[in-house]
Amino acid sequence: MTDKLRIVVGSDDAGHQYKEALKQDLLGSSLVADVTDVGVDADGHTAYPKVAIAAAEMVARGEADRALLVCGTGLGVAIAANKVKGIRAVTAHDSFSVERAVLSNNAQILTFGQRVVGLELARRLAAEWLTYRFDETSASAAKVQLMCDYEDASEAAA
Ligand SMILES: O=C(CO)[C@H](O)COP(=O)(O)O
Repeated sequence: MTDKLRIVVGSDDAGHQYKEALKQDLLGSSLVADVTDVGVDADGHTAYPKVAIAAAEMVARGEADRALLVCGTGLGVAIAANKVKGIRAVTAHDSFSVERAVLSNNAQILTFGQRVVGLELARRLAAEWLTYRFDETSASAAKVQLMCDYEDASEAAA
C-alpha cells in the first residue's frame, strides 16, 4: 500500500451521527495520516452545500487527499462538492461502486446518505475506499482527463 491519506470529513445535521462514527474509524486506521473535520458539530445546522464546498476546496487546494461527506441522501453533498473546480465527488453505497469511484473515476470525494445506507455498511465501505489508489497509467486515466479538459475549456471560455 502507498502513502497514507489526509482526509476531510463533513456532514450536515442529517449526517452527523455517521460522520462522527466514520471519523473515529478513520482516526484509527493505519491508512490515514490525518483527519480534518469541517463540521457540523452535534448541534450544528450548517446547510450541506457549505460544508461540502468547504471540504472540496480543501481537496482542490491540495490540503487534503480525499473527503468523506455525509448528508441525508449523500446526493446534496456530492452535487455541491462537484461545483468546486477539479473535484470529482460520488455517492456510492455498494462495494463495487466505491472501488470504481477511485479506480475508474479518480474521485477524491465519497459521499454517503445516513438515511439510505446502514451504518455498518457505510463503515465497511469507507474502510475499503481507503485501500484504493488511482493508477495514472491505467486506461481510465485518459477518460478522466476528458472531464478535466472540458472543465478547463469551459473556464477559459467564460
Ligand atoms: O440529504 C440532504 C441533501 O441531499 C440533506 O441532508 C437534507 O436536505 P433537505 O431534504 O433539503 O432537508
